[in-house]
Amino acid sequence: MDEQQEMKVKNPWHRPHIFLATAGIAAAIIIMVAIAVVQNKPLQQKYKYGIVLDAGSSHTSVYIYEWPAEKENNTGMVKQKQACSVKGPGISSYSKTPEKAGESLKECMDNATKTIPKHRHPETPVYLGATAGMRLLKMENDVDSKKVLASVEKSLQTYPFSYQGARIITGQEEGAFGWITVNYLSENFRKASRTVGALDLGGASTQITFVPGQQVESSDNSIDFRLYGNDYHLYTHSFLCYGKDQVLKLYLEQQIQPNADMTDNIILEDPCFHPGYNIIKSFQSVFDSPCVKNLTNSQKGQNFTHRGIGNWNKCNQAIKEVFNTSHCRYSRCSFNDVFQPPVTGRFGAFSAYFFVMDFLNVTPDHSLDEAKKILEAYCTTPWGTLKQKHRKVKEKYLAEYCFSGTYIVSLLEDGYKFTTNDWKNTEFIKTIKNSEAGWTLGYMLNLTNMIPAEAPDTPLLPYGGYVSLMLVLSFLIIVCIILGCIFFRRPSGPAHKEII
Ligand SMILES: O=P(O)(O)OP(=O)(O)OP(=O)(O)OC[C@H]1O[C@@H](n2cnc3c(O)ncnc32)[C@H](O)[C@@H]1O
Ligand SMILES: [Ca+2]
Repeated sequence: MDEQQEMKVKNPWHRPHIFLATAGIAAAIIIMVAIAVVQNKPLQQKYKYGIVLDAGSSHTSVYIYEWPAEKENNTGMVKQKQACSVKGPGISSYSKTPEKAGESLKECMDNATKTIPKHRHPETPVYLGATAGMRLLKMENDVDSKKVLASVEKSLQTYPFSYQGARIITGQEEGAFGWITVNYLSENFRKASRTVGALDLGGASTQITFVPGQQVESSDNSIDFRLYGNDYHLYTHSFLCYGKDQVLKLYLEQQIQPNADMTDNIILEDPCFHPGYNIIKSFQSVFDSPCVKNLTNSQKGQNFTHRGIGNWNKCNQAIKEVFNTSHCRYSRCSFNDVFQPPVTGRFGAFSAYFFVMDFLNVTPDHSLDEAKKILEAYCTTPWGTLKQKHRKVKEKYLAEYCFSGTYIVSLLEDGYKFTTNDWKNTEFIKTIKNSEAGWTLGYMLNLTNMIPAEAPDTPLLPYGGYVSLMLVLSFLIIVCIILGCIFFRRPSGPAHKEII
């Protein structure tokens, strides 16, 4: 036998049946993998939508959420698609012209109509939740608050969505749903990891919510959830009048009281406002709220001069007085006779916590003492210098950052009893994975039952892992076949000779 013939015998690929068998097996495996890929491939994503209106005391925002239609119950799937800020003040400011409350929503709702695909409109739920501004209006004038709610309801019902109601949510709901939002977006439920507490500072109220290390002594502050197979016992409290706008009124009232009955020009020398700040304000404009005592008749038409002196230490001392710590009927309290267990774990602080600390450039790297130093420097800066430096910032915000920043530090330290270590565990946040931190997402997830009480069965392998495993196995099988053919078709010396 010549050399070429011998090569043919030794090389298994020159045996057609081996070649065909191998090619057949390889083709079968490729087809299997292809079928697996096609069968398991997520269908082209179809989205569903939900709309929540956050009717806050200072403004209204319209949030559009979206999630893949096939995966409603997979936690972590709902994302914010769009946020629209309604022009003008919060709906409670329309108490004397309620029809304008509904009208104010038009621009953002028209936007939502354009953003959400038409065929999804009828199944898209719309919820409106009003917070502390409307709570205060209800306390002041129940009829007016009903008129405002009727007005926004009428406006929302004109849209092609599935209207689900407009209501004033409770402080507990506001706190608990803020906590759900933050932990849902951080995927803490799905991963069963430690949860983070939620701190929300609005214009009229402020909320604190966390999983406490001890029993909650007052039923008002306790709320339970079963989410994704785990039980959560939360502590939550909402302090009405302790949002940053209303607490400023409380503070100014305390500052002004010694002079309150004077009929001549009253000058308020304020350590929380900048040197050079000198503005005439009416009593009516500052004290028009159920959070402060009724104005006397003589005060109603009167003005006072609000004069800044920029003294951070005095400001800090004066702010502490808005927290009443003289009485506590429980084993421990935050302030105003409200039970609070010791804070524990990490916290996400959003809304005005973020706006204020972001402006002041206070980052998570700053210690509590460093944050106080930053505030001290800001508070003592002359008003004229600040206005020059921050021409684009709204003057009202600019003037109030010293007060608001000092209040935030005091609320955490003197109010909630945060230690320097708890401060280190606190992050000022606006968004998590591009969705805003706030109560709205948690509210919608709860009302649409989108976080199941029990964890759904999960596939042993995720899709990507399954495909990779199939490919590796196919490759190994092919290699084994080829090696097998080569090995079994190459007999050793003498036997080989015999065959020839
Ligand atoms: O929760 P409630 O109490 O109903 O109030 P809200 O929902 O209207 O309150 P926000 O969180 O929207 O805002 C909190 C406060 O921060 C103010 N604010 C908004 N943007 C700000 C910014 O950029 N700098 C400083 N303050 C800001 C706003 O006027 C409020 O007084
Ligand atoms: Ca709010």
